[in-house]
Amino acid sequence: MTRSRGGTDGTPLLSVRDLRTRIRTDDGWLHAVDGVSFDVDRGETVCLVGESGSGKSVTCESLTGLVPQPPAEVSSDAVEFDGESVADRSEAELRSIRGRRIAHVFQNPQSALDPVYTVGEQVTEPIRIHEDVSRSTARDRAVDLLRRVGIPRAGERLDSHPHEFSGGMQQRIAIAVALAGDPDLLIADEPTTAVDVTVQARLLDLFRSIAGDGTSMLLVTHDLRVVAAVADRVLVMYGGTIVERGPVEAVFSDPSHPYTQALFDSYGVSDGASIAERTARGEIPTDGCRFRAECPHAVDECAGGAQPAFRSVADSSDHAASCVHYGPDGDPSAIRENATSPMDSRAERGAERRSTDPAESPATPTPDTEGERR
Ligand SMILES: Nc1ncnc2c1ncn2[C@@H]1O[C@H](COP(=O)(O)OP(=O)(O)OP(=O)(O)O)[C@@H](O)[C@H]1O
Ligand code: NI
Repeated sequence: MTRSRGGTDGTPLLSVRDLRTRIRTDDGWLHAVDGVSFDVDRGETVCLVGESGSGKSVTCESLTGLVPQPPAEVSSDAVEFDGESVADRSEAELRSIRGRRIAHVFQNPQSALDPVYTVGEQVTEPIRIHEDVSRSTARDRAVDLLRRVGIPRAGERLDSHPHEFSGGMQQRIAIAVALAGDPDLLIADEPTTAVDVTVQARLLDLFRSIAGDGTSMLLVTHDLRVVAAVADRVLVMYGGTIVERGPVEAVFSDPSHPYTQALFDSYGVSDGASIAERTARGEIPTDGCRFRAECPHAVDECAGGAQPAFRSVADSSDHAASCVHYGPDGDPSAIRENATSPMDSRAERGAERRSTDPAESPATPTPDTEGERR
């Protein structure tokens, strides 16, 4: 296969066009992912946000053949990774790509770690597959990596089994395993959900450092602090479709799709850290704008056909919403006046003020892990 794309010319590392995943259920086909398109550029961190059931996990799992087919059926116009199509690869080829070039981290570390093998064996294996190094070199690398993800006394603990670690430690070990093969793209699906607040803060710090190293990331999270801290761009999902996309500063300061506004509003009123509690009210339409049944601004044009075309909002060309009100005949002024930043609603609740630089802004203590980093 010819390679037309170099490493630094600004072309996307991952390019997804019209991804559709439907799942056969007792009640018929469920359109879990219904025409999703996005890019992840080299070195970029893209966060996928949206309420429970919106299709975030199925999107991630569909990219590298992790959704079981059947009951699912995955189709797309294109899924390209590093300039080559991965949409039509065999299961064996996908497994090889998954191990080496695209690594996944899931919410539940138990699913990633094998209880039978020691932590050292599990971190060392991808290193040895990836780089043809001796056992002792691979062990040294494993210790470095475990230190970097914040496992204290990593050298002494290589021969421990996963169950000897806390849940938060297991999640960090799972991230170390994912990073061990030096992937180009890390796909992390709610990696901070199953751990306590202190560990979340440490993981946040870790993800920032991974992003700083130039690893591309596609991150699913309910925690908007994580998004503010690590994202370059944000994709907002509802009902199997992306409804808004843009640079994190633009989407957070000027949420433009009525769903994004509703989602961000729900962030300020719960425990402040999660949008997981928001769920769709009632049946979600399967054509036109999926959000119209709940939308305070719905009009007749929102129904029928494909989802509304993406339109630039304000003057930023890469901040766009799939909403008829931003079209040539629309008038978004009534929508825009409702917009409040999720970071503003935190500020109102007495949390830390939002900084203009998202990398500086999270209301999260930064743990002192500097000494453990390499
Ligand atoms: N194996 C499956 N069989 C049937 N339905 C499924 C299956 N996997 C996912 N779904 C459905 O597909 C839809 C999208 O699910 P998905 O897990 O992608 O949501 P999500 O956005 O990741 O939600 P959460 O935030 O809760 O993780 C949901 O309605 C879900 O119930
Ligand atoms: Ni999910």
